[in-house]
Amino acid sequence: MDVLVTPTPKLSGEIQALSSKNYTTRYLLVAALAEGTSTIYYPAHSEDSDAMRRCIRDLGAVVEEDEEKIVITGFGGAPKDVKELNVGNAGAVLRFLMSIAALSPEVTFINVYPDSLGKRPHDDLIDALQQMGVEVEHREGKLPITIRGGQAKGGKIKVSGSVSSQFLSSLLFLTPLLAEDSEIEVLHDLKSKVVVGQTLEVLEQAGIVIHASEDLMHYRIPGGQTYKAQSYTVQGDYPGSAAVLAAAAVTESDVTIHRLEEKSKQGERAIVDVLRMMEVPLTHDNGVVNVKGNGKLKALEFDGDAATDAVLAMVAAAVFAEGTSRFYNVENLRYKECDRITDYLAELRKAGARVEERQSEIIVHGRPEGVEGGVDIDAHYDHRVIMALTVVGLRAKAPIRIHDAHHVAKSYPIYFDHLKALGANVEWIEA
Ligand SMILES: O=C(O)C1=C[C@@H](OP(=O)(O)O)[C@@H](O)[C@H](O)C1
Ligand SMILES: C=C(OP(=O)(O)O)C(=O)O
Repeated sequence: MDVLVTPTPKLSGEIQALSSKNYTTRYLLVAALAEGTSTIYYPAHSEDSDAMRRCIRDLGAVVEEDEEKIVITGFGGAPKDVKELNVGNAGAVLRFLMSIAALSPEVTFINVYPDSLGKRPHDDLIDALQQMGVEVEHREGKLPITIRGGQAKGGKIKVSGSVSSQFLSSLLFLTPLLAEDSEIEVLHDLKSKVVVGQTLEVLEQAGIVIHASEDLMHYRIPGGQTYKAQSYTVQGDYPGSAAVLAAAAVTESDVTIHRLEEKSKQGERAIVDVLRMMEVPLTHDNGVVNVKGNGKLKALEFDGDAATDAVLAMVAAAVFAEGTSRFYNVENLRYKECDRITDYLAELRKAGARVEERQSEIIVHGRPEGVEGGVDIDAHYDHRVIMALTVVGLRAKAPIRIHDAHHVAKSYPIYFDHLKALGANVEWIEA
């Protein structure tokens, strides 16, 4: 399905933020690794969270759900013996479960998105698992991947953090279950470091003890631990909400989003500070963000690594800012659902944006007068490209058509419903 985005000068109304994808995948996993029954209130409903739900069920967790919650009886440290797992297009789900698969004799992760997840590298995690005595069969670090575990051992483990934080998070979920104590040393730079804070927070809630150095580069993990069954409540999602806030920032607007905690560990809450620095009128109190956009924005420079999943939305806002913006330290955007630098900028350019790329930077020469639009956009299988290009389309001079916009469901299936509720002119059309 495609979406036609027709220029919309004004947005107004209130929405509830959807539930956090990153917390939902983590809570589902720690509930599955516990031996008793856990309850997760307000879980996210999206393709990625569905992928985790499906896989933990395949691995032996009992999952029951109603409108408001999911109740999970876990399999503890002993997953059911399965041959294959299908993680859809979800990078975090694949990487977290690659370690958990080391508790099973043999599991193959199949390749159902060859042009998206199928192109992403997992070598650094494969290397760490091999250090632990796990046999891994792979195609140059990519899917399909077969893990032969059963004899995974703790001890000293080194993992590179220069491509993704998900490899480290993955090892942090597995090592407490091993008989031996473990020590993890992160090599090189740790990208998306703030997301590791979410992993540590969830592990602590699940009763797991991890001794982390202040810089998050060294860990001591006692072995022989068990995950406790608990009740969890999922907070609102900043990465998805960042796109809606960017849409409000580039239009004349009065838009309110509820359920966005000021003190959240989600780095993407920086969208609020970034829009403030761009001089967008907004308030953020008691978990409620209100943007009263006047269409005027100022350029800024920003270290995007702290807010990796909100950078595309920030760039979309910068397309209409006065001056030149620079988003630096964002090289790992190249290893996501698509190359979020080269592929994303190619689509922005089609719509009329003036953008330049460096290996680890996005430079945006703002066009406050608006962009031409009137073009067809390729989604590159990427929900965040779809959301960000929609923001640009709302302030273009002619409609844009986003092809395969249904991939927005990876994280935010009701994105277009939410935008419509705020008055945006967005329509699904048959491809
Ligand atoms: O751990 C997680 O849940 C995630 C980590 C981040 O990936 P990287 O560490 O690869 O940047 C982020 O982009 C992704 O959406 C979710
Ligand atoms: C990169 C993302 O997810 P993942 O790495 O889990 O596929 C994302 O949600 O933007």
